[in-house]
Amino acid sequence: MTTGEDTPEGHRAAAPETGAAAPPAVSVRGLWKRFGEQVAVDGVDLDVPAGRFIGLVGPNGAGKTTTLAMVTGLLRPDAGRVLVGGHDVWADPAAVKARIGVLPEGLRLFERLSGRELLAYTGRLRGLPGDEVDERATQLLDVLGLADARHKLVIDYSTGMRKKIGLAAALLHNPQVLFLDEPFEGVDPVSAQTIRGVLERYTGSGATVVFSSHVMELVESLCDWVAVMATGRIRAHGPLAEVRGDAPSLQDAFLELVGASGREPGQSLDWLGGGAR
Ligand SMILES: Nc1ncnc2c1ncn2[C@@H]1O[C@H](COP(=O)(O)OP(=O)(O)OP(=O)(O)O)[C@@H](O)[C@H]1O
Repeated sequence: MTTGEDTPEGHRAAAPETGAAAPPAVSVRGLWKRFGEQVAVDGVDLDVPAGRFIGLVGPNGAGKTTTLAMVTGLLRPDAGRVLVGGHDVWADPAAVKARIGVLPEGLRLFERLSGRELLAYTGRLRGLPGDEVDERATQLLDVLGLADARHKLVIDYSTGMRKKIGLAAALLHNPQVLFLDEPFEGVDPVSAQTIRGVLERYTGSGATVVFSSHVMELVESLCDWVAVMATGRIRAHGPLAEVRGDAPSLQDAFLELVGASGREPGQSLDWLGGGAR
């Protein structure tokens, strides 16, 4: 329930999904964003339960990135509010930023630092003592398979290595909630398994991971709670099994929810048959 002292008046609590009386990790109300004529996020209300692996899924252009950017304080909403751990993202940004880690889409890193230097810099920005930063950075580089590349400049990192060093930077201060936009994009299966292990350990400690993805199999195997977004709105949310319902897979349930079930190209690509030439 969300009637703690930080909770604004009228901020209704969601029914706890776990049956436990824990406040949501993230609470979103009436979130709205428009770019010119395009309404990207059209009134999102969502309570994200704490200690879960949350998947935010939706087709291209659904509004996932815009929502995550507003929830993490990177983009100012036109309307609505977001609370993280009971703190308002826009009224109390320092309190929120101390509690979250973010791996945004199109992550920009300090390219001319080595991986090790990047973590040292991030740790000091986060106010961690130097020896603590050193210890955590060494462990993260090791676990994420970047130890041998620690002195290489980030500009020379591959896509997957960039994701991993970005993840290490986001985890360094041990946040309560971690937001990841497409964390597995460009990551090889071995690295994906490593990242997965790190994230499972992290949620096992009671922390919350919110990540966006198009890859339903991944969401299905990793997440225990999902929110499905389409055309700027949340179409369904809740424990994975509930959202999947009677559908054979999350992919089927997703196609049904976003109204794309059974969509075929029909006659429109009848010229496309290079193999039959
Ligand atoms: N800076 C911007 N300027 C104009 N339109 C934008 C901007 N950012 C997003 N949009 C539009 O808002 C809508 C939602 O985009 P968003 O990137 O949030 O979707 P998404 O669900 O993350 O998509 P994808 O899965 O393809 O990354 C799209 O129609 C997009 O074109």
